[in-house]
Amino acid sequence: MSKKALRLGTRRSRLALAQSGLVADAVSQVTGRPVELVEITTYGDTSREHLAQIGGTGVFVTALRDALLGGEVDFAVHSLKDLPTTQPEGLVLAAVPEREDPRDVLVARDARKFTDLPRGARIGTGSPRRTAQLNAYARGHGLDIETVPIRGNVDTRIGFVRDGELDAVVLAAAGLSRIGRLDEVTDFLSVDTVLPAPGQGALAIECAADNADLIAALGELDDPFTRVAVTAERSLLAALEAGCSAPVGALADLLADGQIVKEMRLRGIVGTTDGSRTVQLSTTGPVPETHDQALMLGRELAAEMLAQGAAGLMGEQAK
Ligand SMILES: NCc1[nH]cc(CCC(=O)O)c1CC(=O)O
Repeated sequence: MSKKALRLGTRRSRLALAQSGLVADAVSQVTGRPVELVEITTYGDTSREHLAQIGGTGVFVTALRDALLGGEVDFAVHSLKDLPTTQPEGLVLAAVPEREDPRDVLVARDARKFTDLPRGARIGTGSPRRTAQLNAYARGHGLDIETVPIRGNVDTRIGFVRDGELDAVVLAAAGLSRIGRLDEVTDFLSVDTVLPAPGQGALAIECAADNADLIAALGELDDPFTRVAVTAERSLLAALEAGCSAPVGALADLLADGQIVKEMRLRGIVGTTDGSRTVQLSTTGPVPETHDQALMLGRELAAEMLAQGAAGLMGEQAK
């Protein structure tokens, strides 16, 4: 391959630039080519409307994908959880690097943990998935909380706690880690309390499907287990026919005996945003060896969740 710079299309948010910077360095390493960042503004960055109102799925990625398809950039880095589950024609996920901590975290005033927030605490999140699970936990454990819809970038969200408008906000550990603000975290929420979004904590490196040399080079950054896990999680999401702003949590993890990986477990949850009803199931089996097996695992769990009324719960979100 030539030594010409590769063009990496990125959003301008601090998180996107941090993620793109990390991947740019790694891509330079494996290709021996410089990587130049090309900033692209997406509708999701400029709109002040609530995410659910501007269509949810994919608002952050469309402009990046248009730039890829138009040949303006060579590859793009996305937060995998923001990607719609259908892969557009002409583009491929060339790599899914090793996932960071998938958990959600709390940034609360007075260094509070979730379970010792004051009565009536106002917790900000723009995510129906987080809202549903926080409220479900609160109902089940006699906590008195109020979830408040917010949006904005990480700095804006943390600002709501700093200026006293909210008692806490919920964010992804991986995002805070990538922008060097993990020290703001006051509580790491167990995945038994809040199951993360499908793909949370993982990045996706996307490029044009006809760029075989680049696909091969980027493939060196792929982590096969992360790829299998997020494939199963996203297959569950797709089979539940839910977009990225839908209240679906999913996480696949390895069950190991010492160093020996035994099985993979896939967990899924959907619920009404008030937390009054949830369907939560898990399945454990051999680690999928192919993409199709990973897809199957997600589909099977989704079918069981649908049989237990999952669709009805999601339907209520549409109102
Ligand atoms: N929805 C925005 C978004 N997309 C990815 C991340 C964090 C990084 C990740 O999950 O990989 C965030 C912020 C957040 O949820 O706190």
